[in-house]
This record gives sequence, C-alpha cells and structure tokens, in this order.
Amino acid sequence: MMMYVEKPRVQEYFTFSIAWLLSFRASELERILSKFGQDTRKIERSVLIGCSDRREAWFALDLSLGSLCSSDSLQKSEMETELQGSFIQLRKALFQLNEKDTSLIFTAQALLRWHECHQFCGKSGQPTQKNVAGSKRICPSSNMIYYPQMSPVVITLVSDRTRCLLARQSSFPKGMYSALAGFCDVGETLEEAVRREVAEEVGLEVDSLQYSASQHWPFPNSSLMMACHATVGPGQTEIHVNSQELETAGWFSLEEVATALKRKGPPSNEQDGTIPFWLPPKAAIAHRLIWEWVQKQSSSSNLA
Ligand SMILES: NC(=O)C1=CN([C@@H]2O[C@H](COP(=O)(O)OP(=O)(O)OC[C@H]3O[C@@H](n4cnc5c(N)ncnc54)[C@H](OP(=O)(O)O)[C@@H]3O)[C@@H](O)[C@H]2O)C=CC1
Ligand SMILES: [Mg+2]
Repeated sequence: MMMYVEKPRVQEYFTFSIAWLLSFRASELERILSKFGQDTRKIERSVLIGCSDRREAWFALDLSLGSLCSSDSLQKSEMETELQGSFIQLRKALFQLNEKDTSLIFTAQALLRWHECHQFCGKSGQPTQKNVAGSKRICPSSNMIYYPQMSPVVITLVSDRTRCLLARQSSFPKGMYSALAGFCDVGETLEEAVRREVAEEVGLEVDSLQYSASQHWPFPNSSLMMACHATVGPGQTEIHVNSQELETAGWFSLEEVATALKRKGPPSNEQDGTIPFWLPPKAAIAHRLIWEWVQKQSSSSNLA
C-alpha cells in the first residue's frame, strides 16, 4: 500500500516502510508507476483518508504487489530499493506504528478493500464508479449509491472483580490472548450483543457492563469496535469454552496481566520451549481495555 498527500497544487506520496511512512510528490509517483510498467491513471484509484495540520489532503493508493506488479520477488525487491522502504504485513506493522499513522493506515486499508470488493452494482449488475474522494460508488445505470460499510463489533473484558478473562482463537499468533469479541446481530443493542457473545463464547452471564471506548478496525473488513468492561457475580465464574469459536479461555490475575502488558510484541520462548502469554499491541482496543483494568485493579489494591 502506498499513501500520498495532496496539496492544492503539489502532491506528495507515502509508502509503508518498516517503521514510518515515506512521502512522495505526485510527479514522483507517476515516475515510479511508469518505471514499473504501470498505467499512471491508477492514481485515480486513490482514496481520501484525512488531512494534515497544514490542511493538505491525504490520499492512499494500493501499491501492494498483487494490484500493481507481478508477484515475482525481483519486482518486490526492486520496488523496495526504489522506494527506500520495505513492504510489511499490516498486522505486524501495528507493533511499530504510532497512533496517528495507525489511524490513517486503518482508514486506507478499509476504504481500499471496500472499493476492491464493490466494483459492481447489486441491482443492475453493471460496473460502479468511484467518486474522486472514494467516499462512495455510484452505478450510472441504476443510480444506486453505495457507501463504505462497517460492521458493529463488541469487545468485552470480563472480570470477576479480582481476575480478568482472556481468550485465544486458534488463528491468533502463538501465545497471544485477548478480550472476547463478536459481531453484533441485526436488531441487537450493544448491551444485548455483549451479553450474548459472552454467554456464547464462555458460558458466563454478565451482571454489569460499562462502556469504555470505540475503534475503527480494518481486519478482515471494516468494523466499528465498541469496547466494554463487564463483571460476573461471585460463584458465576465457571467457564465453558465454545471450542468452535475459541481455542482456550481462562482467568488471569492482576500480577500475570500486568507482567504480560509490559511485553512488547511476541516474546521469545522460555527455556522449556513454552511461550509466555502476551497481549495485543497498543493499536488494538483490546490493549486499552486490559490496560484500564490493570489501572483500576492496581489503584483499588493500593487503597485496600
Ligand atoms: N481491535 C481489537 O482489539 C480486536 C479486534 N477483533 C476483531 O473483532 C472482530 C470480531 O471478532 P470474532 O471473535 O472473530 O467475531 P465472532 O465471535 O462474532 O465470530 C466470527 C463469526 O461471526 C460470524 N459473523 C457474523 N457477522 C459477521 C460479519 N459482519 N462479518 C464477519 N463474520 C460475521 C461469522 O460466522 P460464520 O462463519 O458462521 O458466518 C464469523 O466466523 C474480528 O474482525 C476481529 O478481527 C477481535 C479481538 C480484538
Ligand atoms: Mg468471537
């Protein structure tokens, strides 16, 4: 993926690097596209993702190898040399990006993927056309207008007031645990979705819940993550893991969670070959929920 900044007259472009985003002017991007045998009109596929403090409009363009050049690794390394950066999987980049860049890249990823998957009108079957900003697609044949969609998702950190419940899906990186998450069903409120998801995934009945914060999340498609803290009553802590949804789940103490929170990214194996458990990066709202819980528990244990 590559991003660029558009000023009223001058354009600059960004590309993913290992630790930062690089910027290029429009003329430079045109040169790069030409050099790699690409049609410079591909710039029209870019989407508006934000604007700088100096009121420069920022656009993003997908330069991933699948969309731009053949998958041969020579092209990839040539492009990395040309751009003086490195392609990196977006999820891995989350451990290195700051909050502002993460938000820009999440928007870019979500919008670019949405356009890629909504090329045709569901009513007429005809091709749809992107507007300049990329905020919608229009079908000239049926006049249908399509706007980018987001799915509402609840994410809940359940606590029994002394421990918190963390779980892992088999698709998570080895050793990583997170809070419980799930898509809201049509017709559900946020509160109903939290209660249903917690009951479905670990068989617990939530007795109180408190909203914390929200986050846009672009994996695998655009979601609006709504994060909550929930508690279960004493004597209501027996977990029944739904093995179709989760690999495992368990209660963790304040000390265990506080230690895991200090680990930055996947830790190395212990001497016996096991991996100490670790938590999602700061860019994920799960991290915030867990951090908030640690803060609250620490201050109440200091008061005790
Ligand atoms: N930012 C963060 O901190 C975190 C974000 N997440 C995100 O939360 C999201 C939900 O978590 P997850 O546990 O997977 O959700 P669920 O527990 O709801 O399980 C996923 C299943 O829900 C069904 N489903 C219902 N509606 C949708 C929809 N709109 N899109 C896709 N699947 C749907 C699918 O089932 P079927 O196959 O039967 O159709 C899918 O396999 C994920 O996108 C995940 O990346 C998760 C944890 C942390
Ligand atoms: Mg889930």
